[in-house]
Amino acid sequence: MNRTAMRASQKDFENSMNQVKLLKKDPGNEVKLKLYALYKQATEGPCNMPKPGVFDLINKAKWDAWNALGSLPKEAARQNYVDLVSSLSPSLESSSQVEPGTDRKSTGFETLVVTSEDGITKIMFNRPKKKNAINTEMYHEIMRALKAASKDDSIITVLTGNGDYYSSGNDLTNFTDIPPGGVEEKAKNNAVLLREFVGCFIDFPKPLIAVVNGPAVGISVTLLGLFDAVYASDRATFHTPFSHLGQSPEGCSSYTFPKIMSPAKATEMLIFGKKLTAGEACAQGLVTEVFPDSTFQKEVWTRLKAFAKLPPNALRISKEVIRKREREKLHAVNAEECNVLQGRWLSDECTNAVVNFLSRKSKL
Ligand SMILES: CCCCC/C=C/CC(=O)SCCNC(=O)CCNC(=O)[C@H](O)C(C)(C)COP(=O)(O)OP(=O)(O)OC[C@H]1O[C@@H](n2cnc3c(N)ncnc32)[C@H](O)[C@@H]1OP(=O)(O)O
Repeated sequence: MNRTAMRASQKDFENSMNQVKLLKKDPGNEVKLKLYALYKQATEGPCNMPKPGVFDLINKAKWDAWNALGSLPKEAARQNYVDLVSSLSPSLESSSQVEPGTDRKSTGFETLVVTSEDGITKIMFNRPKKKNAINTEMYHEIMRALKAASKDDSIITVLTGNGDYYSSGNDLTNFTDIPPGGVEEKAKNNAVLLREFVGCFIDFPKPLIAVVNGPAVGISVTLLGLFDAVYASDRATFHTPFSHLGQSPEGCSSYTFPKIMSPAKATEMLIFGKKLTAGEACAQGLVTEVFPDSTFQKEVWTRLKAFAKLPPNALRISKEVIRKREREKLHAVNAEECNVLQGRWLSDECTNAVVNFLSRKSKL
């Protein structure tokens, strides 16, 4: 049996706990906190302990890590624990507990957990304490993971989030480290990065599925228009508050959303920042199907594993036939959106919104 099946069994979980004890290298405090939090969530469920006092540093850090997992289901926590342990112990991958060749973890990612198994490459956003906000490093790592997934022997590729959020979108601290060329250079660099990032989704050759485990904000929502299927927990919400942030749509949503959900519904989301429930997003065609949170992981992964058994060439070729007419158009839309955003990022409206969030004066 695979040590890290997509739905980890109790036995996988116990094996992973034992492996932690065998780690040759100290994984560091941050990882240890993550392991602690996932262990607690998997065994006891959401944190309902009283918050330790501010000077009780160690217990407060543990409490914060556990609490950050929100209402993540026990089953998902168990899976994430197993994934995390696997990513820490590549030397154990070849141990006798693993069927050779069935289970591969990609190491070398700071902000993601990338696993490949049963014909599925899973790219999991892994900054749960920051609600999986996408910082510069994560943009680069997602591109790297997608490029690797497009060439590996997996059949389908899945993006999902660790913790209670799918992703809170662009990390607003991305706007803070100003290079010597000043804010203009920063805006230009961000526009170049964004264009390349979105381009990877436009060009991705295999079926690309989003498993939206919780709320999604900003770019993590707009990109969904470039996926081939989107499965959502009924806990997920979909929010693109661009006007509130003094920004404008990206991820090709200015083109895909009006097509998917009608121009008026797209306007409500992209211009007026209306937040959709998973049910609403499904009714409007952005989400393929919604599942109760309690059975979400089980039902979705069962379905994905069945998809991954289909003939790979047929899947690729069908995707190509469906998408190829649009590709050139999508690249043009992407370029234009990035250009417009570059100007928006230099506006007072955007600067004020970012400063207000970073100085804790505002939240969505
Ligand atoms: C290369 C550049 C490309 C740019 C592409 C542009 C994309 C556009 C977008 O994506 S727009 C969307 C941007 N996102 C937001 O505006 C979300 C901001 N976050 C919030 O409003 C809230 O954090 C929340 C509603 C998502 C969650 O609120 P909650 O109260 O549940 O949790 P906290 O606020 O305490 O969050 C926990 C910690 O996470 C940090 N954090 C969350 N989201 C972001 C984010 N997007 N950017 C930066 N930091 C974020 C938050 O600050 C907390 O950190 P702390 O524990 O250190 O205080």
